[in-house]
Parts: sequence; structure tokens; C-alpha cells
Amino acid sequence: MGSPNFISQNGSLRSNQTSANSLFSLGQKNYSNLLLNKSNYYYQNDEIGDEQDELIPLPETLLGDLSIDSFSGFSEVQRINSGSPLSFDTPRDKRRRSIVREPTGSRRSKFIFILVGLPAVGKSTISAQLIRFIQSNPATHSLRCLVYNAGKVRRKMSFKNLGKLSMELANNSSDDLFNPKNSEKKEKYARITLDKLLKELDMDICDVGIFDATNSRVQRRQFVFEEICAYNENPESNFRVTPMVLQITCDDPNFIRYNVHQKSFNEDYFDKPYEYAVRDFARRLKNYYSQFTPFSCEEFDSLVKLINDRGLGHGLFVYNIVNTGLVPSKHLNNNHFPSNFSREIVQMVNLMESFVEHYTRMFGYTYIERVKEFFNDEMKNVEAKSTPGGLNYLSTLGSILDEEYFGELQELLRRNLENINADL
Ligand SMILES: Nc1ncnc2c1ncn2[C@@H]1O[C@H](COP(=O)(O)OP(=O)(O)OP(=O)(O)O)[C@@H](O)[C@H]1O
Ligand SMILES: O=P(O)(O)OC[C@H]1O[C@](O)(CO)[C@@H](O)[C@@H]1O
Repeated sequence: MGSPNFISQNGSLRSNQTSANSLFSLGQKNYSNLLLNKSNYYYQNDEIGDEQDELIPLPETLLGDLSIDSFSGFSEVQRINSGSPLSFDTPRDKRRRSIVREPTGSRRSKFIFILVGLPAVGKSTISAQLIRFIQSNPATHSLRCLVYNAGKVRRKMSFKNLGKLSMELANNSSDDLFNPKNSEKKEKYARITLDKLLKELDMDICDVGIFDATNSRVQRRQFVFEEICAYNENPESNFRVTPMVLQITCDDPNFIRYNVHQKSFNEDYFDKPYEYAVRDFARRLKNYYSQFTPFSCEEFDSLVKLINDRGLGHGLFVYNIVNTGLVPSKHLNNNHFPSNFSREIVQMVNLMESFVEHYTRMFGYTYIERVKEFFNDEMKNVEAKSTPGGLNYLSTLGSILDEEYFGELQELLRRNLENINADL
């Protein structure tokens, strides 16, 4: 087999992006932690991968500085909810706390994180890291955080039981859940997931619910915000939910190749051959690129208007992590504070600003190292013509996710955005 075409003559990794190329010049260290036996890998890792269990110490300097007083923009903080179930300063208690209903305006705060991002950009991984960050911080350590993953709901509800759970092969476009023609099926799983999240939040099972789905279309996000507004409007609701959008972007081809490689071992593909899995995921990505609309400032403004028009008085906060935090995205973050914002909201905003600002230092570099190691090790295997298990990952990745493929993705995205703009 020839060299994968993203490896140039001098051995550095080529990419049609420039921003992160330097990251991928082949380094000195070479040790692969990748298990090559697919079934072992499946049983030892869940969808989130191994990130969840790996305890990278968070830098001390980043912790403990999230008090209200350190939040310079807001000296006149209105403290409501003194006995909040969020318990920002009481020991963690996983038991259900008693619910005391209060007038709508002074209901206790809870948070929903709405993730936005194409498949395999790191949403589930970053959710797990965010939870660790929240729970490592003295001000927020007692918050009970849960991830509600639409992919897991889909798998539970749609897989054929063949001894183990197994994804059906999509033989034509009508079988393919990710084909835009079949979007209604996917919407159903998302609705069930969001419904569970809102119910459990209201039952005080968690304080922070992370809605882990691509939420890649404006219509979907409108639906999610409608549901949150309806929850906040409902006099029967026990809490007031503050929505926070966390948009994850990854457009570096080598990050994408690595992430797709990792995805090829997840629950969707554990019983499928490697090449099949990569091809299938590549097709899934094309389907998503043809419908994806990033969360924009205009969307933020229209949601704030919706909140204000309905007299809801809850906030909206938007954060971005681009290419594992390597691309500064501060200017993309956006805050809309409600007229009566609680101490909990200020602390969460403070914490999120810290999380996105220091993301690369806390988590991103470890990931970058891992990506480099993967390519280094695989390059060595290609050169030594010794590929463990007979699999040559690089040539498979390089031939399917080649430069032409990335060009097509960009074109699909461009055309979709053009159509959307034309419709406006
Ligand atoms: N920031 C990151 N830190 C560490 N690993 C990452 C990161 N981003 C992506 N990865 C790697 O990429 C793989 C895919 O990431 P992940 O499953 O989190 O993506 P996702 O956006 O949730 O995907 P999907 O939408 O398909 O569920 C992970 O298994 C992990 O190995
Ligand atoms: O319905 P959405 O927003 O596309 O998100 C859910 C889907 O995203 C994915 O995570 C994409 O890989 C699937 O596992 C899941 O079915």
C-alpha cells in the first residue's frame, strides 16, 4: 500500500488548513496507547472514549477564583436564592433534595448546556471535561451534572439486538438515519432526550443538564429554546433554567481524521470492519455538513428578542471552543444577563469563561500530544511495513478522508449557508 496522501515527502503531515499545521510536524515521542483489537476496544471504552477516566490535574491557579467578587463586570450583583438547591457552597449531596416551589421570578436556578457541533468534533469528550472542571471548582463542586446524549438514546431505541446491540447497515439512502431525507427519525430521538433532561432537572435529579447532540440546524435549536422557554413560563415548573450554548468547532483535517479513527471503534461500529466504519462515518459527516448552520450572533440576538418579547427574563450565554481552543474565540462568546441574575448565574458564567479561555492548557495539549503520537506511531508502522493486526490505519484514513474529501465538505457547507442566506 502506498503512503497515505496526507503525509508529505519530508514526513510532516499535510493539511489544507494552515492554523494548526505546525502541531503536526512529527515529534520525537513515540508510544501508542491505541488498542488494535476492535472488540477489546469496544468493551473497554464507551462513547466518550478514555478521556473521562484520565485525571489530568487542573492547574491550581485556575481554581478557586470564581467568586462573585472576581467577576469584575458586575459589582451590583443581586443575590437571590440564598438557599438554592444548587448548593454552590455545601458538600455534594446526590440525594434528591426537597422542592419548595417559589414564585416564578425567584425560582431557583438550574442550567442547560446546549451543545452545538458537527459529529466527532469532541462534544462528548468536552462535556466530560466540563463536568470535571465544574466539580473541581470549590464554588461549584456540589453541582450534580448529567449528560443527555441523543446518540445513546438513538442506539438504545433503534439498534437491532443481535446478541449485542448492533447498528443496522444502511443499504440505501432511505435506511440511512443521517440522510437529511430521514431527519424526522433523528428529531424524535432528540426530543425524547431533551424531554428526559427537562423532566430530571425539574425532579431535582441534577442541577446542570448537558444536551449532547449536534443541534446542527437552526430549526432544532429553535425547538430546544422553545422547550426551555415553555418550561420557564410554566407556573408548575420547580426551577428557572438558564440556557448556555457551548459550540465546539473542529476544522483541522488531521484532528478530524484522528477523531473519525476513534469513532470507528465506538458502539455504532464495534462489529464492523475498520474501513467500513471510516467510510460510513465519512458519509455521515457529509450529510451533516450539507445541513449544518453554526450558531451565529444573529441567532443569539433573535433568541434574546424571543426571551424579552415573552417577558421571560432569563439569560442566555454562548461559548465557543475552536480547534481544541487553539483558535481564540473570545469575540464569539456572548452574554445576555437577565434583569435579576442570581449568584449562581454569575458563578457559572465566570466558570465558563475560565473553562473556554484555559481549555487548551487544561485539556487541549494532552489531546494534541495524543494526535501527534497516533500519527507518529502509524507512520512508523507504515515505514516498517509492520501494521499490528494487519491494519494500516493511515492509508485507510488517508484514502477516504483525503484532500478532495475535505474540499467536498467545505463545498457542502458553503452551499448550505448560501441557500439559507438566500431564503432569508
Ligand atoms: N478536545 C478533545 N480532547 C480529547 N479528545 C478529543 C477531543 N476532541 C475529540 N477527541 C477525540 O475524538 C473522538 C470523538 O470525540 P467525541 O466523541 O467527543 O465527539 P462528538 O462531537 O461527541 O461526536 P458525535 O457527535 O459523533 O457523538 C473522541 O473519542 C476523542 O478521542
Ligand atoms: O440529532 P443530532 O442533533 O444530529 O445529534 C445526535 C446525533 O449526533 C451523533 O452524535 C452524530 O455522530 C449521533 O450519534 C447522534 O445520533
